[in-house]
Amino acid sequence: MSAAEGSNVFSSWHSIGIVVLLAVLYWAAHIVLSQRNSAIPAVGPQWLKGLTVVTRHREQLLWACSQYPDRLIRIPIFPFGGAVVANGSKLINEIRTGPDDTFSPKGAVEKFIQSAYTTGSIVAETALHKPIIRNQFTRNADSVFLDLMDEIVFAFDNVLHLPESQEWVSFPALDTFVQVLAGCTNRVFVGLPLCRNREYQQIVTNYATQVVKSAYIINMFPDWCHPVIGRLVTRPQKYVEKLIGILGPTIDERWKSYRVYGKEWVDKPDDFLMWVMQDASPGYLQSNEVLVTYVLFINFASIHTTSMQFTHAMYDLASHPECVEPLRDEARATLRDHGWTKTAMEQMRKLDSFMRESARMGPTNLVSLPRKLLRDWTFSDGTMVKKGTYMGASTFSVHFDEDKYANARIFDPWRFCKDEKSSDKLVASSTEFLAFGAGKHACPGRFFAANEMKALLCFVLLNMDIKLMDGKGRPTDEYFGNSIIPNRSAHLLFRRLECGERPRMMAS
Ligand code: HEM
Repeated sequence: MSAAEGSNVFSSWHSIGIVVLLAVLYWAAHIVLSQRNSAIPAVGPQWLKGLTVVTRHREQLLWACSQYPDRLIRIPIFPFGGAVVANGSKLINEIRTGPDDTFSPKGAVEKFIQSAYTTGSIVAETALHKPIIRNQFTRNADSVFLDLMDEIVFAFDNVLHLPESQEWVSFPALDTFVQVLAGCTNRVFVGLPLCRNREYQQIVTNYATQVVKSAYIINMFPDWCHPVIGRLVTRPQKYVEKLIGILGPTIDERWKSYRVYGKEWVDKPDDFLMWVMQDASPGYLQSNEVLVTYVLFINFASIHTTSMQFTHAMYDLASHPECVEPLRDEARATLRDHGWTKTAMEQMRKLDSFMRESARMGPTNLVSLPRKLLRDWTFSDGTMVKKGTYMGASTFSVHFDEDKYANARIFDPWRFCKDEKSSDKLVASSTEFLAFGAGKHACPGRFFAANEMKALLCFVLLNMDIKLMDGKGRPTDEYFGNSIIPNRSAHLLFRRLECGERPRMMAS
């Protein structure tokens, strides 16, 4: 290395060092200031100890909640800074039922993903996707499920290629399931053949990862830096343009047919893209730019959440091999009566209980019900929280509450199928189960996601054996700010079953 190159490297490391130092100082000041003069107990009297909550995660959050039962607690959880977390059903319920003009989910999401710079604000402002997920996904649930099932078979065959010889093959679990889910989920978002286009799949999955990573970098800096940092670290337009290149011809074709046949269009596609095209008002909202932005956004909301939750379940299944045969027996019996249908997925109580228990022990977020307070608010215990504060509910302290769940720290796969309570179903959200949030903003995609994950798990159970790598226990979860990520580098072993049971109505 020449002297000039050496000094360049040195000066760029020097600049990075200064930027990191400034970011750390900013965080320290921010946390200290947000803790001062507050009646809300703060975890960790000094900012440094407080910051360790970000890295020591679950146990510290649980410790904090055990120290302050039924209180609001201030926790410096990234990226919300000194976030106020409600501990106990009563306070969580106040957030759950609080008015939107005060407890704003939109405000929290804007901060979390820095939407102004990462995704753009058009989706947040027009929000066409929410009624579509609530209405069209529900109305078309049976046909959506058949498409999904068809794609699950194709995606697993295509991604895993398990040998006929029944040897064990090892796969990086999370990456593999992201790939499988990118195909299956997009069958419902954009249909065939695009959902199988590898370049398309890569764009939508990379976009989601990029949004999260860029938002983290932006959030490390004070708000006044965001316009500069935001433009430096994000390139949403790059993804939009690439996707227009792939999706544009399909959209143009669809417009042509739609304009010719209108409601009489017999084989009109039934997928998310078509539903947005129909619901968008004429003009800019019907442009290719906005339509592909919606496709990117729906992928962002669904692919990583579902693959993380599904990977948690697969790690649990591999670590509890005693659950395999009871789940297989239930699946065989139910599918014999109902075929590979949505109804069958809803009938399997053991499978539902297993998935809910897995989501209870391994949710995807430390703090659920994320909200930004748009005005000062006094809670029923008299505590006043200031406008601008980010709030939420501590998922683990609810999920590990011994009053609600006996032996809460033990994985009990059949915990939720011991009696017939409908409130114990995987999709039932409440102040006792926060994996999908709760209240009117509880995840609208959870019905779809639950059926998708159950169908995937059934397909695995009836066509493959799985196990952990030899000598390894359940891979440990990773914590990244508010996210609980199933171990990203762990592998699972798969082996083809000699007499696998392929879904009968499959076209491919
Ligand atoms: C296992 C997979 C999933 C998990 C764990 C999950 C989790 C969540 C959580 C915790 C929330 C916040 C709820 C709240 O603020 O109270 C949420 C909101 C949301 N989710 Fe999901 N989600 C999943 C799958 C999906 C899918 C597949 C879609 C789309 C098809 C989707 C679309 C949305 C949307 C649009 C919102 C915002 C709702 C609102 O603000 O009213 N999610 N999700």
